[in-house]
Amino acid sequence: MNPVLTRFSVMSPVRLPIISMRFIYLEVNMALVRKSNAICRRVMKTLQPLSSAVAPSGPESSQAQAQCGDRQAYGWVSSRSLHGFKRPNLHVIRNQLARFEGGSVDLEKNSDNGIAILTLNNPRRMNSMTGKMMVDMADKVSELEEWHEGKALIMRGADGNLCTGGDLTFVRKALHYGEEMAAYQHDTLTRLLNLPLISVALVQGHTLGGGAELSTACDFRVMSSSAKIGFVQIKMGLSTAWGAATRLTRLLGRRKAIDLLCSAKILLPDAALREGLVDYILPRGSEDELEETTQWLLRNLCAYDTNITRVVKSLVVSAELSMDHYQALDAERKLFGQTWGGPVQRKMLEANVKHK
Ligand SMILES: C[C@@H](C(=O)O)C(=O)SCCNC(=O)CCNC(=O)[C@H](O)C(C)(C)COP(=O)(O)OP(=O)(O)OC[C@H]1O[C@@H](n2cnc3c(N)ncnc32)[C@H](O)[C@@H]1OP(=O)(O)O
Repeated sequence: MNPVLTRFSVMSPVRLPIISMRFIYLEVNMALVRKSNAICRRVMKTLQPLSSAVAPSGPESSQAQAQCGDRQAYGWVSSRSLHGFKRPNLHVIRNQLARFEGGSVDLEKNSDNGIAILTLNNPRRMNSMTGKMMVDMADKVSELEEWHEGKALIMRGADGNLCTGGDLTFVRKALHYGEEMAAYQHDTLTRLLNLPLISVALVQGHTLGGGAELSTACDFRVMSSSAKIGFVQIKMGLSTAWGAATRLTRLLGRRKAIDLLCSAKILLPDAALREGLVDYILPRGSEDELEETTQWLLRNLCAYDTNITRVVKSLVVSAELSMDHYQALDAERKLFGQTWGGPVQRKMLEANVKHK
């Protein structure tokens, strides 16, 4: 049983209306972080047989290490020595990734409208991600986890492209470090997806490979009428590095996920909308697509009370993570019980709102 829910269930009904909404969503978020860590651990466990297949132990292991002289040249901790991998040490991986300089990931939080903008900034290389950018992104997600006034997040790339995946200069130097990079990105992107903020990826220009993967770590995708999106990894001899197979299957179901991942097709906006991969196409000729996306968010998803919006988002995450219909309904009922009769509902009842 979720400790948050146990705690709520023993409270006297008389005290419930005076519990602050902030307390509720903080508690829910903490429980979700614990849960997402548990999920990451499960993912790592699944990876293990694959790791041991490529990581010989015993006499072969020293031979394998010797073949990897270039690892030492880059000062890497040997990938294979991390292959115990039950609990990847994200701190060690972080230090290794940070050595691959280039670009940045920047965050602006607007407390007036409650919307934060996360910008991938490596425009000379179409915002493809270096190791340093991965570390930056993890830090910005941590900052957002502490931003209690926020309602929503837009992820975008600088200068008209969202992202074209891994920065190939970085990729070429990090070929021995795939599982570690994936573990790091899985942690960051799971935390991003589970933020109590409604998240939107602004799909512009080329959104390819890992860039398309990043877009699936948001709740919604808004697409520029001139953009292209495609999971081209299979063409590069890769499966998805940053968790998109898992997220895409949840998002679109098995058939469409297999189709997009195995065909490597690059979709134009109409096709992406038809497939259900994107949610809205920006009007052709928009002068400021970021502003259009902000307005779309404010109009459609951010019109109501910040705390309740955050609680609702957390509930949806909890429902998805628990994957147990009854447990999800239990959480929904108990948290609903806290909003019912609370200050916001009372205010709205007094205002006698008509939903015309
Ligand atoms: C992590 C992994 C995964 O998810 O599993 C992946 O992401 S695998 C997927 C990795 N991504 C890719 O393979 C994308 C490779 N790039 C491309 O296909 C192409 O660049 C397009 C994105 C279609 C754009 O072609 P277009 O002809 O319009 O422009 P361009 O090729 O001149 O690109 C402009 C500049 O951006 C650079 N550039 C673009 N994408 C890059 C990338 N991922 N890494 C490093 N540099 C990149 C180009 O080299 C070029 O730099 P210069 O002007 O200096 O030459």
